[in-house]
Amino acid sequence: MPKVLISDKMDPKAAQIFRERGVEVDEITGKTPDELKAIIGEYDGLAIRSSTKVTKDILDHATNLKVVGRAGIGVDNVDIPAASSRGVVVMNTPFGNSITTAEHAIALMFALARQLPEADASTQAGKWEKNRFMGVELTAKTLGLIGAGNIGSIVADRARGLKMKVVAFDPFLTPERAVEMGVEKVTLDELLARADFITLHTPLTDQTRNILSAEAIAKTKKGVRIINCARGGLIDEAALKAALDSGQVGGAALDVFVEEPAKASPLFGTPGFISTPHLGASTTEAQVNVAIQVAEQMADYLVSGGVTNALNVPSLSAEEAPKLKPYMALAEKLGSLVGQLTTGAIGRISIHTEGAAAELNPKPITSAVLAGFLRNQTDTVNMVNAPFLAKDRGMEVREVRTEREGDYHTLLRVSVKTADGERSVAGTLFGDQAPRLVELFGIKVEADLAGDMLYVVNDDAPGFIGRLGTLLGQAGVNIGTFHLGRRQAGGEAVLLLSVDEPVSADLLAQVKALPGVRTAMGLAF
Ligand SMILES: NC(=O)c1ccc[n+]([C@@H]2O[C@H](COP(=O)([O-])OP(=O)(O)OC[C@H]3O[C@@H](n4cnc5c(N)ncnc54)[C@H](O)[C@@H]3O)[C@@H](O)[C@H]2O)c1
Ligand SMILES: O=C(O)CC[C@@H](O)C(=O)O
Repeated sequence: MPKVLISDKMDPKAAQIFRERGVEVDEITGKTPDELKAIIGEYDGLAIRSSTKVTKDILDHATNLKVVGRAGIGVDNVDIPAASSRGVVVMNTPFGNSITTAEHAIALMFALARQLPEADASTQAGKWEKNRFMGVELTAKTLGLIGAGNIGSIVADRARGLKMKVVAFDPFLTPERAVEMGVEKVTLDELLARADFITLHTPLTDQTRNILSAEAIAKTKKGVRIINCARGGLIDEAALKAALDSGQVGGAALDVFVEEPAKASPLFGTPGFISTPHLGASTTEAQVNVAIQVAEQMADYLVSGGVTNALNVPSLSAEEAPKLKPYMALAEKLGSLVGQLTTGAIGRISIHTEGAAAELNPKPITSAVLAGFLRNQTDTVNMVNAPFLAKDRGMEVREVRTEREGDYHTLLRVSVKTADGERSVAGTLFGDQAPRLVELFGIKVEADLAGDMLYVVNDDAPGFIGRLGTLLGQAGVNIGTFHLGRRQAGGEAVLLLSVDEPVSADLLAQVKALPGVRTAMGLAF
């Protein structure tokens, strides 16, 4: 039974779903990195929010880990390249807390417009400073949206409901989508010049870090109010402090900080500054949503191989998974066969699906071929890291689909381009389930690729099979299955034998010494 650790505070629905889906679950929160390292080796899955930092060091100790699930959107607390290279799937829940976070941005916009936190503190201090707290209306004001994705578009919708004009800067926003959202797509400079309120909804990337820098803030309307419910680091905090002090910025509300937890900041206590401790996603509804989603996604993956919302591997629905499973087994075997039979650098690998296979999602099939192929070179490869490893090794990966059926109702062909030219193997599924090799380097040969095998290429001549059988028998090697193919009578022939134990180097040398043998090698599947 797969075992999952929930290492951050999460709605109890997550643990309940894991148990219902046949996944054992421990909830252990608040561990230090060293404490987590000591226990992580026991788990197949790790469910987190933002507190647990899934570093390379943690992943190096996570010897059984198959999946990290983030109950939320941002995955900046997960070292995704390190997870990919260890073959760990990283998934998030991209929509579960979007409405809640958008509402938090709107709440902070109202709080800034009417100075609610200061007014509250002053009133409760018995001051009744009615004249101190003059606010501004939102109606007819311009809201500048930086980032118009899931959360940004909900904020835009709510702001339009408040009768605000919304201008958006997002290089990836299409004109059609801008029209659909009812926003005006503008450049960053135009937004800075026109907005009365600015709200940020982008991820933190090299392009967005300090997108509100001192220089950008200097281009804003005097008295602009700024909200950040996305990620710390999008605003230069020192520049913001200076702009609040000078009055260039009339108010700022931050839910997120460069350093979190933000226990001290020059911004704290600055008039017009409001802060919340990364509460954007903190509503009962959002936490239930993300807990349910993350548990369902992780359980799907651990129990049936379904992949949803993964950031480092193609999606595969739980319905698709059983259909693809036999193809992935076939793909891995064909990849492994080609990997074992080819030597030297591979410039290109092509994965060709034909007939029924061409109707399937090709990505998981490709990953399985690459995993099988590369297993010969490294034993840390799996479906997740195989495409990355192939890229690292400079392999070009091609996918070709032919919907029309050929000799077989469904066929998968793997071809590699080596210094000696293009070589390919092909396989099918018998009864839509059982993987079967049907062609090896242009020779028709039917074989089940399983266990230890002996591969022999020889001159097709009478008596050869008898001599080989005698040799194996004398060496005490039992033959399980025997598959034979030839290019033409008297030409090159191929033998694939399944044997009950690996063929020793000594026996292999004797096979190679038999008259007519061109090559021989032991294979393992
Ligand atoms: N405060 C919280 O608790 C909380 C909760 C949820 C999400 N978030 C954060 O909110 C942010 C937005 O989340 P989302 O779900 O809307 O993400 P999203 O991916 O749907 O949208 C992000 C948008 O940013 C745009 N973008 C990317 N680079 C840009 C650039 N250089 N300039 C302008 N726009 C750019 C993208 O095109 C996209 O439209 C993320 O950083 C997420 O981690 C915070
Ligand atoms: O889990 C949280 O409380 C914050 C989540 C938020 O930052 C996110 O990116 O989804």
